[in-house]
Formats: sequence, C-alpha cells, structure tokens
Amino acid sequence: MSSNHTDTLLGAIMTVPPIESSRNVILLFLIPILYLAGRLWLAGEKNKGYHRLPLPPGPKGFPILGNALQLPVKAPWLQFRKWAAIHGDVYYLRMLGQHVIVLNSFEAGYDLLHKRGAIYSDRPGMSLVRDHGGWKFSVVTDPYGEDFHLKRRFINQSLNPSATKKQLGLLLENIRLFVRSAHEDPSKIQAYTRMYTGANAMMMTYGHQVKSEDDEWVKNADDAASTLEASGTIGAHSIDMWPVLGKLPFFIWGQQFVEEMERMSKATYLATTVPYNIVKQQFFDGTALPSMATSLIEENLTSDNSVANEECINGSLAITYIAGADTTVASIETFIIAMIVHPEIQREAQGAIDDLLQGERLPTFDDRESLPYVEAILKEVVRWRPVVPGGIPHRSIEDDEYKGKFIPKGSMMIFNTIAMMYNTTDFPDPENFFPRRFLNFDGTSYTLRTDIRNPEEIGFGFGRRICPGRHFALSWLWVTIATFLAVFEISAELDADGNTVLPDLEYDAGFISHPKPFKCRLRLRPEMAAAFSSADGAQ
Ligand code: HEM
Repeated sequence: MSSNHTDTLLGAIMTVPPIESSRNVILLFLIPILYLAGRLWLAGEKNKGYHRLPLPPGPKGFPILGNALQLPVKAPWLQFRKWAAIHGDVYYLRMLGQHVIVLNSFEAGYDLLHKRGAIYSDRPGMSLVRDHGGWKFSVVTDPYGEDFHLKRRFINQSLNPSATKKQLGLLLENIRLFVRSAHEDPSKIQAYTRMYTGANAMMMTYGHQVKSEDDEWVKNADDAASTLEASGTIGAHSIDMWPVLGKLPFFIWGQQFVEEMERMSKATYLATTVPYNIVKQQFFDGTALPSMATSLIEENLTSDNSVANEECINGSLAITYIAGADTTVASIETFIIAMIVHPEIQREAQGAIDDLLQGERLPTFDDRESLPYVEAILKEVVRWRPVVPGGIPHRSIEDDEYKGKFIPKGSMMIFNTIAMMYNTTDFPDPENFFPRRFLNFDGTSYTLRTDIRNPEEIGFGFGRRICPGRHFALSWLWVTIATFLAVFEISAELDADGNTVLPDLEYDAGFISHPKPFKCRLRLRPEMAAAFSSADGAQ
C-alpha cells in the first residue's frame, strides 16, 4: 500500500486485466475449446437436483464471452449496482464460462454467505499470484481448507474482541502521538495517517516500532501489496481460470509481465520471510517485544526448538498488516473529508464531546458508550464511502437453491457492498453524509438507534470469511475520530488567494476505494488546548 494509493491484496482480487495482445491470441484458441468443454459438462450435469430450477435473472450476454465485455474495467461495482435496479437483489452473470452471482442486499449476503457459510466460504482460484508470485502466504487468497482454518485461528487469537482490548493501550498511545504530529504539520495528514495506522499493526504483529514515515518494514509491505496492482490480473488472469497455462513459459505474456512477476516474488519475500526471520531470531535471543509473532512462535515451539506450522505463522503475521493498513487508512481519510465538508456535523459532535469531557482531558476508550454521536459518525464513515465497494468474492463449493433459483457449484459470489450501503430502504438519501440517521434525539441528548441496519455488518464482509481485523480497525477508527474531534477544528485548505479548496468527493476507482490526495487545516480548539498539551500518551 504505497502512498500513491495502489491497491492492497484485497484491492487487486477483482481487478479486470488490461488485455494484452499475446494473451488475446491465446484466448482466441482457448476460449472456444473451454466453452465447448463447459457446455458438455453442463449437459452431463443437467436434470440433476437443483439443475431443474432456473438460474437467477440477469443481463443478457454475448455467446462465449457472456457478460465479460459489459463490465467496465474500473469500478465494476457501479455497473453491478445499476443491474441490481433492473434484475433485483440476486442476479446472475456469466464471464467466459464462469458463473457469477451478484448479491445486492444485506439479506441475500447474510442468508447465503453467513447462514450457509459451510458451502460459500471458498475463494475463486488465484493461481497466478499464489503459485507464481509468492502470495500463497495470504489467507485472503486461500481456498476454504486446512491452511485457511489454521491461519484464521492464528489471526483470531490476536484480533478477537478480548485480544483487541489488550491493544487499546497501544492505540491510545499512538493516537496521542498522531494528533501531536498532525498539529505540527497538517500538510502531512495523509502521510501521518498511514504512519500511525502502520505503527499499530507493526507493533501488534511483530513488536516492531515504527518511528518514521519511511520505515523499511512498512515500505516492504506496501511494495508487496503494490505488485498486485501492477500485475493487474488477480483472480481474472487466464492462469487463474486455467492454472495449467502457468506451466507455459512466462515470456509468452510479454517481457513486462515477466518482470512484474519477478518483482512480485521478491517483494512478497521481503514483506513476509524477512521480518519473520528477524523476530524469530529476536525471540531466541530473548530480545523480542511481546507480539502476535512471539505468541505464535512460543505456542508452536517443538522440543528440538524448531517452529511447527511456520509457513502459516509467517503468512498470518504478514497479512495482518497488509490487509489492515490501506483499508483503515482510507476510512480515516473519509472521516477527515466528511468533517471538512460538513462543519455543522463536526460542531454537533464536538458539543457532545465537550459536554462529557468539559475540556479537562482527551477521550479514552472508557468514553465510548457515552459518546453515541461519535459512534454514529463512525458508522456513517463505514457506510458513506465503503472501503471495499465491490466486496471480495467468495466461491460456492456445492450446488444450491435460493428463493427458487439455482446457484451452481463453483459460482463466484460477489457481495456488492456499495449497493447494500446505498439501499434506500435501509439508508434513505444514501448519498448524504448524515450520522444522525443512526441516532435518536430527545431534545437534549442522543442515543444510538437499534432499529436501523448497522453498516459495520456489511462493510467487513460475511460468514466464515468476515474480516478478522474488524474489532481492531473499529477501535482505531473510533479513537481517531473521537480524539481529532476533541482536539481540532478540521477545515478545508486555502489556496494562495485565500479561497477554500474542498477535497474531491470522487474517489479513486481502485478496488480499495481511496480519496484522492487532499489537504486540510487543523486548528487546535481552545476548549481542549490545556488537555492537549498535558496529554502525552495513554492515561
Ligand atoms: C476499515 C477497515 C477494514 C475494512 C473495511 C475491511 C474489510 C474487509 C473485507 C470486506 C474483507 C472480506 C470479507 C469477506 O470475504 O467476506 C476483509 C478480509 C480480511 N481482513 Fe479486513 N478490513 C479492514 C481492516 C482490517 C484489519 C485492521 C485487519 C487486520 C489487522 C484486516 C484483516 C483482514 C484479513 C486477514 C482478511 C481475510 C479474511 C479471509 O479471507 O478469510 N482487515 N476485510
């Protein structure tokens, strides 16, 4: 996740490839053969069980290619959303012979991916990056199987709700440093957001302290993530669809492809094995700080001092940073932008914070339940600009039926997060950033509504694949929002003539949805000046 907003692993999964000419030639021969093979297979399967049911409705496609050419390369979820208006909450696409089911309502996502998680928790094949680019370490790309279960267990041990509580002191310490840095140089707000978000993850996973914006561990992890974007093909390359093609020499895809794959292998090694080996050495030297790495090494230590399940440990550590950094950074940036654009919301929230803190101290996690307005802003940040607008596809491993329609085994299941977040029944006037949709107001104070859909149940995915970092991410987001609101008046940057420069509300169309670069002004609020200068870390 580099600062120029390249996508992470999550981001690259569904990127549709720029089709190179050499690949076109190969596809020209392959597609008809595979199409015929698919038709034969389908014919053989006909009349078995659910096959008698119709497929869900969907847009009519072209022979062989199906709907592939109807999807834009950038932000395909916007087209998914348009089709939802015509074909309903669950519809069907065919892409080069691949069944694709698009889920556009929370109910459909929950009914299938959560309630029937036993058959909807696989991922589409990602042979290119897994088998040839070193990304096998990442649970995000793992098929539903043994490694997936082990890595999820390793990650959950450090990120479940009670383990996350043990990290709150670290988050509190880092937010105090974050606001101090931001106050000194607001022009670097985006760099600091990335640095302190990375600092949390690196300390929690490896016990590694990030002290500057160009920390090498962070840089290596960001580089690894950016190689996925460069490949432009995760999950959609011909090698992903037909892994046997990976046995052909890579130069047939062009020299640039060869170089990018080499860069990817090198970068994944630097982002995984290198930090792991350093911490392992520190563990045996007795110099390692306690972290997820030291707990896992200790737990898997054998009598001859080797470490069992080492590949899964190494992979679980690396993905915890890589999957968590870019996503959380994007949410914090959305918060700042929303506050620039809506000073009236900012003032309302600050009023609620001031009522509680009386200017005497900065917020702590103990205040969370007493600050429903801050909670409502957090929910609206998650909803208004969902970080992963097109979701991350699951894959079904059995034939199934849903509301009288057939869902074939092997279907790519896309949960269209943006459609769910902009559903006008759940969230009227969805384009509007409006935290009060989550609040009751009795004339003097706010309470959180319990009769409205919670966007946190959508934005982090579904079922057995649900984001394991969500508690950690939400804690960091909450303390960042509460502290920034308490301490700063956030406003737009001024140009040379003194005119305000509003941030662009159109985000980059990458799979991880990021705002474009922006600047802001941060004025220390007089109400909090004393509390700000006396706060120097966790209280
Ligand atoms: C605002 C911040 C975040 C958002 C919006 C987010 C969103 C998501 C989503 C949508 C998924 C896919 C779920 C699915 O397939 O059903 C996911 C998976 C994942 N997330 Fe997050 N995430 C965030 C932060 C984090 C953090 C902080 C961590 C780690 C510390 C993390 C670690 C992961 C991992 C390891 C997976 C892969 C799970 C799997 O494939 O089984 N995420 N996240």
